[in-house]
Amino acid sequence: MSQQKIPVTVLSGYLGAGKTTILNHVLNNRGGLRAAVIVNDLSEVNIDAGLIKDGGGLSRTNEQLVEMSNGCICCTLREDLLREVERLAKENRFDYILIESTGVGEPIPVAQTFTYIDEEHGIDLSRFCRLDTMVTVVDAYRFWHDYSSGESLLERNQAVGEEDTRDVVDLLIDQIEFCDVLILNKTDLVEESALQELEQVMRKLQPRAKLIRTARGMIEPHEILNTGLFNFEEASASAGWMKEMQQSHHIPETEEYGITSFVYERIRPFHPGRLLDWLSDWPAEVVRAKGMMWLATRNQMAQNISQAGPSIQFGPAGYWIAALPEEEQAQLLGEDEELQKQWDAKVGDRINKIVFIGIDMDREHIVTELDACLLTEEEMKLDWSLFTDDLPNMPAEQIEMALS
Ligand SMILES: Nc1nc2c(ncn2[C@@H]2O[C@H](COP(=O)(O)OP(=O)(O)OP(=O)(O)O)[C@@H](O)[C@H]2O)c(=O)[nH]1
Repeated sequence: MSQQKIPVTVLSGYLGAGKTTILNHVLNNRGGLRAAVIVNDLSEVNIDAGLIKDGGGLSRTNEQLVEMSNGCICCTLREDLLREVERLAKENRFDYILIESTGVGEPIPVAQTFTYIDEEHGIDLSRFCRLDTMVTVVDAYRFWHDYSSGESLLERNQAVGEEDTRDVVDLLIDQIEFCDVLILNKTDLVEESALQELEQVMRKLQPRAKLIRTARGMIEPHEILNTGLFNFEEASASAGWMKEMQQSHHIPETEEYGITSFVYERIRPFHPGRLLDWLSDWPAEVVRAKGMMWLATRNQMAQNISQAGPSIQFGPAGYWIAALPEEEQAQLLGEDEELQKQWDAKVGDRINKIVFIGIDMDREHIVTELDACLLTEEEMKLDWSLFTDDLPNMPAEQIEMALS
């Protein structure tokens, strides 16, 4: 007899956003469906599990709460997650599995656990269950505070380990940019106009997800259970900046709150010194920027830029195709129509292409300033390798910016 695949919902969201509150509300209103719940806590004592036991009413014997503590299911406890989900699914007595991730967990590795066959342990979760909904909970009250804090998880004593150098804002943006349902919780603490603005910003950052407002986690369970919304490819390409990059998908502006986006595009390299000065004095009204840069001093390597709030990461992304041996170039070009269209006769795929999303951005000013960072006609004729280059040279290294 073939077994029905169990739908799995994963709740992500920064510490204190309201994941446990939402989970409890859903469990208390689940209308008799049988749930298996997995809660993950970084600390040794799984506080959330206690709260769910007390508040969620998971007392009946045909339901189950699995506690996973002392690690994170997106990294150190990934194998444990695989085994637990496999075990629960094989019991064949649950209508769905609900997972509460830690507040510092990344959603993509958790989603991958369900979509890829784990060769090492020989576990293929897609045989028993299907990832149904990736939910990200955002604390509407604390969002701007956390987004602009400039603090790292280490500084807040929330890091997974000493080597965890992530900024709070980078985690927030990763969680927002990869989800099917985005819950703006704690709306009781925020005024209507501020909420509307925040909603518009979320729409820009994550145009695909269903946006839901909640106060005290009160959500209709069907909004996050068995929705059928998850799709790995779509979720991976759902970030607002990606949609904006593909010009045909320009997201309509929401003039009311001054939330806009645009793409800066130039086929001329940046001067490393002037670019570093500009990056270090980043325009505060830009909420999110992402793209590729062409740096005169690194003519062979595309540079990646990713900014969220006060965090700017910059560094080599990989070789320009135009820098590869001709045979390889020809092969890649032959396979890719998009690439052929963009290909420049002189410089190939080298380009500066950056998406900016912001509130009350002065587009003209930003463009003028960036244009001034490009090589001048005179500089174009010089030996580019002689320019001083103090920009970070490791993948995704941080740039110190002046915080106004
Ligand atoms: N005012 C208000 N408080 C809320 C709301 N939702 C949750 N809270 C409170 O916020 C605090 C954190 O909520 P939790 O549900 O524990 O948040 P969490 O995301 O599970 O937190 P971690 O497990 O630490 O990541 C608790 O004190 C909740 O009672 C809300 O909508 N409004």
